[in-house]
Amino acid sequence: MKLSPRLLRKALTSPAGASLKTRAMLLMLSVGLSGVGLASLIRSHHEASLGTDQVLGMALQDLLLVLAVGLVFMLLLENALLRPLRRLAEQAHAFDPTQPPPSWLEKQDGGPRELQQINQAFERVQQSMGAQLRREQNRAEQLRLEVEQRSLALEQARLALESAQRELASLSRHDALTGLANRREFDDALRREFKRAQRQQGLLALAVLDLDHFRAYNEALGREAGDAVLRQMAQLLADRFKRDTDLVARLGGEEFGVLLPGCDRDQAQDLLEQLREALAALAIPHPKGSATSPRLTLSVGLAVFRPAQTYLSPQALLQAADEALYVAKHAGRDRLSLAA
Ligand SMILES: Nc1nc2c(ncn2[C@@H]2O[C@H](COP(=O)(O)OP(=O)(O)OP(=O)(O)O)[C@@H](O)[C@H]2O)c(=O)[nH]1
Repeated sequence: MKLSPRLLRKALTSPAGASLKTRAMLLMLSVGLSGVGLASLIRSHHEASLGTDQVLGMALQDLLLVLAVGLVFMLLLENALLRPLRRLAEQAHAFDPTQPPPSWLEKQDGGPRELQQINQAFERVQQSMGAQLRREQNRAEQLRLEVEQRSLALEQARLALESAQRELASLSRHDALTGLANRREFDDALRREFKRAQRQQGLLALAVLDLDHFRAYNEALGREAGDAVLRQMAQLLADRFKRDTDLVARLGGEEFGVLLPGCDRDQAQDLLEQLREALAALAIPHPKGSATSPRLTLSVGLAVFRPAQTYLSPQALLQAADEALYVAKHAGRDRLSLAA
């Protein structure tokens, strides 16, 4: 019976994964075998007269008895402890604090005190973890809403910024009073179109328009009336020069510029004369206008870049139109003058 100490050691130090049942069986087996061995030894010492066969027979009886007792013990152990423990282990494995306590936990009232204690511990853990989890869930929901609100505010700020940038870009290229392109936009377009006309040996008409005696108009009727006239003039221009490539700008004060790519001298002259007529048709009274024309009038200087008459630079073309305007003013105003 040298096996029993080894079995006993194995039962006590069996691998961590071994079940309680295995451990109990190994323990019982080793204790039983040790008992049987010890009983046989004592018997053979005390009853030296007994033969080996008798000792072995008695040992076999002891062994059968130990096995029978062990079996009954195992059955009792299985029912009273191992099965509930197994169930407990399974449920502990599947334990979820967010869910209501499993029904078997509630049914442990009549069970052993230890299981009831485990049951109560489970309930406490479940309650405290459940409460904590709910707090965390609420907090997470609050954070989610906060993030949503901030994202919304951010998006609104982004849209406002974009709109402000658009407005700024527009303001930087448009005249605030009339909504027409401003001097900067006009200069850029002039450079661009001049190069194109040069490259393609094309046409580019440039006109500078100036309201006559506008200072006097302002002085007589006030600056607001002057502003209204400037807006009227801008509208007339915008209505008349509508092609995609046309550009109408307010160059400053009561001076406007018109850029007509692809337009020859006669076409440009016709269009500008029509414009002067349209202004005349509005018959805007000018209390201090010329004696012959008591209405608001317009002088125009026109220069046209064309293969037969090229200019060296955009500035040269603009200067030619300016000079033509000067000539128109000095010739008595209310007229169009062509650059030489
Ligand atoms: N109402 C108004 N007046 C402006 C604005 N900008 C410039 N002016 C006025 O336009 C007038 C331009 O006067 P001048 O340059 O002497 O020209 P003018 O009186 O029209 O004389 P001619 O061009 O020679 O016919 C000035 O009195 C400026 O104050 C504006 O935005 N609104």
